[in-house]
Amino acid sequence: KNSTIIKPIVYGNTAKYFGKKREEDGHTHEWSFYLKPYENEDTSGYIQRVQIKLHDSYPNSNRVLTKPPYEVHETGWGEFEITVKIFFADPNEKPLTIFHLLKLFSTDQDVIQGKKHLVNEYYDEIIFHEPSQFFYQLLTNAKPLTNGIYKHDTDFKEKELQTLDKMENARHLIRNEINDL
Ligand SMILES: Cn1nnc2cc(CO)ccc21
Repeated sequence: KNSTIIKPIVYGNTAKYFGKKREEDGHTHEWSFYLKPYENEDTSGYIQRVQIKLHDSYPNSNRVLTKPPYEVHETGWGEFEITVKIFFADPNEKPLTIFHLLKLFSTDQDVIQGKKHLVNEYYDEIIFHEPSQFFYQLLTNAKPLTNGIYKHDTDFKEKELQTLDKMENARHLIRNEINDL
C-alpha cells in the first residue's frame, strides 16, 4: 500500500555582525544554526536526537540535542561546514545526515551595517519509505504545536513559484536554441 511519509523541514543559519572584531577572541559575528519542522509540530515523538557537528576547534564541537528546538547559538569569525545527523525513534530507520555551509558574510548593505540579520535557510523533506507499523504511528500522530513557535524568514511558497518560473524560462531558451540549430 502507499505508505510513504514526508516530513518537510527547514534548516539553516542566521548571523549578525558585531560591528567590529571583538578584542579578546577576534570573533566578529554571532550566529545560530537551526533545524525545525516546516509545519508547527512536536518532532520529539519521532526524532530521538539531533547531533550538530561544528568546526573541530569549537569547544564541545559535537552538540547533541535530545529535544526541540534543535538549535546552536554561537559566536565566531569564520564560515565552515556544519554536519547534522538526525537519529529517529525507530532504530531500524537509518540516521539522516545533512550538510550546511555556515554563512556569515553578505553583500547586502543592511546586513553589513548590522541593520538586519543574515538569513541562510533551506527547505527540504525527510521521506520515510514504507516505515514500520510502530514508526508509522509515531510519524502520523505527531502533536501539532499550538504556540506557533516556528515561523520562517523565507517565504518558501513564493520561492518555489519563482524557481519554477526560472526553470520554465530556461526550458524555453533551450528549446529556442535547439530549434535555431
Ligand atoms: C572556525 N571558527 N570560526 N569561529 C570560531 C570560533 C571558535 C571558538 O573560539 C572556534 C572556531 C571558529
